[in-house]
Amino acid sequence: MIGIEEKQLAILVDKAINEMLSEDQAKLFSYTKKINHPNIYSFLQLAGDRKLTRSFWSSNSNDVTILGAGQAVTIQAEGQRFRSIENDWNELLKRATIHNPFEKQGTGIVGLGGFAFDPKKESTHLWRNFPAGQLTIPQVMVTIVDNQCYLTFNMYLHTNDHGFQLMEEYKELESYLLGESNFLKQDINMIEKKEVNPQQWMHTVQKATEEMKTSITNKIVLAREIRLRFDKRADIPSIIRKLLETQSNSYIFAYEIDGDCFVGATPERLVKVEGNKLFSTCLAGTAPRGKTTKEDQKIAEDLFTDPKNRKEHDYVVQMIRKAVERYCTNVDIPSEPQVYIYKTLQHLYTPVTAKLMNSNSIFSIIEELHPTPALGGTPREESMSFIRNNERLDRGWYGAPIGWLDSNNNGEFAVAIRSAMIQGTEASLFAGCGIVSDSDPVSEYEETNIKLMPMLSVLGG
Ligand SMILES: C=C(O[C@H]1C=CC=C(C(=O)O)[C@@H]1O)C(=O)O
Ligand SMILES: [Mg+2]
Repeated sequence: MIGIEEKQLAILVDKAINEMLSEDQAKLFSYTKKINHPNIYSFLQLAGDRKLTRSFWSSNSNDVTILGAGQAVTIQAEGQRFRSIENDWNELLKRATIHNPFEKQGTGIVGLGGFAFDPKKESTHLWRNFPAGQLTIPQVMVTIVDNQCYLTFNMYLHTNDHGFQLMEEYKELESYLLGESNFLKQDINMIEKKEVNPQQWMHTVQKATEEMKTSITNKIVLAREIRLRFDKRADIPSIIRKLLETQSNSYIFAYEIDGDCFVGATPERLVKVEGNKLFSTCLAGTAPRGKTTKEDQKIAEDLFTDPKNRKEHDYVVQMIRKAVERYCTNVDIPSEPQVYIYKTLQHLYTPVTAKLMNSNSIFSIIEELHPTPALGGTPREESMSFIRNNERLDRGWYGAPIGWLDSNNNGEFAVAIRSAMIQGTEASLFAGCGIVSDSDPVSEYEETNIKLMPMLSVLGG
């Protein structure tokens, strides 16, 4: 049985259906209300039990958390992935009916998704379910923003739908997802860990340094993979919980397609847009943590003054500045980086703020920024071509933009590093390093090891 509120909503749904012009012009109906905080892990677990596709996002400062269950609509792209998704997104919004009195970022119609690092690179079996770009508008979405909790449901309406019937189905789903589950954090045991060709990877690092001595290429980011096997299926809500508990100052994300889940805890923001305010981050240059505060400080000082790490970092700053200046005014970038301390490592970090010029979408910025020299290299074309031809890895969505946007010009995309593709009882973890002409293959290999730690530690490693 549905209540008064749902009856009124059913009338609004019917009204939206009656406004539709033709049968092949389905449209989105979206409704947002305030709710009490649900147990986010139960929500994800219950969604998984019903085989509803799950998506999860939590920003590095915890200011926005978004949980998605099911797919009201999924937009997919190959080839020109940013443009293609942007066009479909805009088309969808043009025809949508949105009831969202709150106008809080991340509420109402929100697309969550990501992109492939390099669609020109041939895709392998590992990433078979992940297209060059995908955005999901969940059926049911919970947003926690400014300590308030909102629930949005999205329906994709067709001319032969009936408001009351849809509302009854929806009501059942809502009660189910917000109901009690016996969520218990599950641990898994790793029974196999295999590094994919580490010797060969170091050899490729060496080759990249030689390439830089004889070409215009200054920096090339090279990544590698490790494969894990567990004693049972990895439980996604438990992994998310462990990442939230252990990886502060990181974006925690999970995105599921056909049972495969790409999950991670990345420190790196690509771009955040809040109305006309734009934020980006230059993050490159890495050192380990010390065992004591004093040791931490010494390592941080060395990182700050180390020419090799500063060079790695400066290429990123130069490129992001150029990209942001094309689309923004009031670009503010400090002249020197800071050292930012994370749980297992330290990075050189430079924040970027700017004012977005009118009519520039988050997609244009993403397209301009991706890949920054923190993941590709410099110059872009030359380094990408080196990676495509020499890196023995299908990066898939690793190293690429992942995040969300809403219908009110808000959105945030992080760079999907410190991440893993989880497939049942198996996982692939990825980590890369910015290689410059004076890089040492063994030190870079060790750097990838500390970058793998956050994901390894929550996966029983
Ligand atoms: C490519 C990765 O990190 C990038 C981001 C920060 C620091 C980096 C570095 O110092 O090499 C990398 O450019 C990764 O973690 O897989
Ligand atoms: Mg580095």
